[in-house]
Amino acid sequence: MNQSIRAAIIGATGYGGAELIRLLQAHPLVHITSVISTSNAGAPLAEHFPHLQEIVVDILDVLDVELIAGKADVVFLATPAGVSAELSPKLLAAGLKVIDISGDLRLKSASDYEKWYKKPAASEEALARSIYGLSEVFGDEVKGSDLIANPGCYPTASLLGLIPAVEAGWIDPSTIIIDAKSGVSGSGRGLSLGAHYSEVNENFSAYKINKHQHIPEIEQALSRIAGKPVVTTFTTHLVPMTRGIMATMYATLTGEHTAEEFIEKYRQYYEGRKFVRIRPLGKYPSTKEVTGSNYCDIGFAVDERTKRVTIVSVIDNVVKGAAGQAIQNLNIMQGWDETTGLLFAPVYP
Ligand SMILES: NC(=O)C1=CN([C@@H]2O[C@H](COP(=O)(O)OP(=O)(O)OC[C@H]3O[C@@H](n4cnc5c(N)ncnc54)[C@H](OP(=O)(O)O)[C@@H]3O)[C@@H](O)[C@H]2O)C=CC1
Ligand SMILES: CC(=O)N[C@@H](CCC(=O)OP(=O)(O)O)C(=O)O
Repeated sequence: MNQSIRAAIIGATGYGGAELIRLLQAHPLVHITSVISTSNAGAPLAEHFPHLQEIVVDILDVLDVELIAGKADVVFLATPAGVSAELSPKLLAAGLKVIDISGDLRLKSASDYEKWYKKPAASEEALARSIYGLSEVFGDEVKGSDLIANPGCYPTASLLGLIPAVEAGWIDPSTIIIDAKSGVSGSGRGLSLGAHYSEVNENFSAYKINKHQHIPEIEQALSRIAGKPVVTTFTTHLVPMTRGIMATMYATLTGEHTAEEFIEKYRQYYEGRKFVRIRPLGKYPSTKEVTGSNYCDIGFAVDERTKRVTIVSVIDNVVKGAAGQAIQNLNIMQGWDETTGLLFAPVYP
């Protein structure tokens, strides 16, 4: 059924919100009816984002659940941690479908959320109801759901690169190390010392070592696939670029698998899923090769000396890591082709 629907975006003055607007305005089955701001309601969106001038409904709406329910069928939340935990139950009660790109509804354990996010968790009911929307892996659960916890940017790149090998039992999950790097847009539009030009430019730094909020999210999904608890070493780095994530991952092989076999296994696993592209032998993706797109590109190397596989996975953090995957999940929820409105090539150079 290809009936079009109306969408509202909360957090429209942030990077995730702006990217949702950019992508949804070109979606053939979605009509943006409300762009919402808590701090600038009544002002033109173009005051914040001149690049969106004359592209969508321009005046920012107040955040009012009844108002949204009167205008929209689905709501995207591109808001900081803590907002969706409070707001999602109210939006659902008003009959709206909810797609949350924050981390509020991803962890099934409320105590894990409180430990890693240092905020009160969403209700047990909301946590139980939300579906973890890693589209290519849990798409069957997304279908027909009305509450999606869109995966984090780092977990999307990492999990798409690891899950087929873990599911096949080809790597020992207890040996996984994820070395991840992100562009600065991953930290949002708000000003902070760490995102300051002179702090980031010509610099490369590690942050939140062993404390990153995406660690329990990655472990939750890997444990589910492995059928036993999995813990990982996960280190994030800030790179002087605007968009992009690269996760370089290492794990010990359980048997004698070659890089060619990994390539074949992953091609089979992602068969028919257009947004995961597996590179040929000896070729490794770079972030620019997915910039502005919903693709996740993955390459493999096997070291016969160390008996370890290296998996390189790249995404655009704002697209496949946020707005793009959120729209892919909307497509799946609605029973539309998952690529609807998203099948455009990366921007290069
Ligand atoms: N940037 C990225 O690459 C990714 C981000 N995410 C997650 O998506 C969410 C949004 O990220 P991003 O767009 O980068 O962040 P930004 O800081 O760029 O934007 C967040 C927006 O949320 C709005 N907001 C702030 N407080 C509230 C509130 N109490 N109620 C409603 N809205 C509020 C603000 O708009 P206003 O003041 O106008 O209301 C602001 O523009 C975050 O949870 C982030 O962790 C997930 C994956 C990737
Ligand atoms: C570069 C950078 O700072 N990135 C952010 C990604 C934040 C994010 O996406 O947070 P949630 O998924 O938890 O909502 C970080 O590392 O915290």
